[in-house]
Amino acid sequence: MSFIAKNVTVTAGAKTLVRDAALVCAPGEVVAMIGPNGAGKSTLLSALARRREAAGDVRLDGRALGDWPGDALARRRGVLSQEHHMPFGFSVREVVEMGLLPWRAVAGGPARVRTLDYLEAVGLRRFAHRKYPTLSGGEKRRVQLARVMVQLRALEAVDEARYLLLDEPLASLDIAESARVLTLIRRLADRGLGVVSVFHDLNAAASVADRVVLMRGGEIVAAGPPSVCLNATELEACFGAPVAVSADESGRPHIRAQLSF
Ligand SMILES: Nc1ncnc2c1ncn2[C@@H]1O[C@H](COP(=O)(O)OP(=O)(O)OP(=O)(O)O)[C@@H](O)[C@H]1O
Repeated sequence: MSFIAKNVTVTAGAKTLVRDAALVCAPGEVVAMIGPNGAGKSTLLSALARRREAAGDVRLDGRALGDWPGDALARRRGVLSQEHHMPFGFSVREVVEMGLLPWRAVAGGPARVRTLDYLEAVGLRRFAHRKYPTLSGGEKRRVQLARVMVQLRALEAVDEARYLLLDEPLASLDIAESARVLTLIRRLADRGLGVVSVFHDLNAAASVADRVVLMRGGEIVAAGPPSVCLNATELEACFGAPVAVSADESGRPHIRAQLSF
């Protein structure tokens, strides 16, 4: 049981955006994708999500993504993209309940999902009746995370392995909400979900990831546990800028950019 990608290559015209990428995420694991702007992180994530045409082999629990029926795949794999256009004035609760759609044909499916618990998990229960377009950027992001979690029934025990693909889940979040979402990501993994997430904040990645994948120029240049991959030599080569790495109180790497005034 795992989410496995091999030989993933994404092109746009004559340009290769991602070359020959490979990645594995097992249930219970957080895999963080990091790298400089334009490295290909979002492109690879959207290829893993099957939202972008790509060459290669991507399998969820042994079955090629293309062979999964749509609703069954949606119940096993949720995707938080960077952009979520909601053209109509849905309420927050209605947006979260969109996560129930893949459960329509499942006996007892939607009725058993307590959507307000999911809004509680992202700290937005009090916003259930607000109109989604009136929310701030960070609030919208958390509502979308709640919707994707509902889609996977992420707060409930189910027999099948589920996987979350997140593109910058901390974008637009303040320090407290970032901490809430990071804690939530770790708890979901500890409950057995596999999580693959793009992070810009290297310390956030270091704090929550079991493994990190470093990308540069469309290629995976290093992969492994944070304590191995997040060292100054590797990061300076990847980002092309000086960094200082120390260990925090739990022994995880703590990364700072070196400023030159
Ligand atoms: N359709 C496209 N045509 C041409 N180039 C593209 C296309 N889509 C993406 N790119 C380029 O591919 C590269 C990788 O983009 P991607 O969004 O995957 O990077 P990223 O690592 O997620 O960056 P960021 O950290 O800035 O979000 C970028 O240089 C981008 O400009």
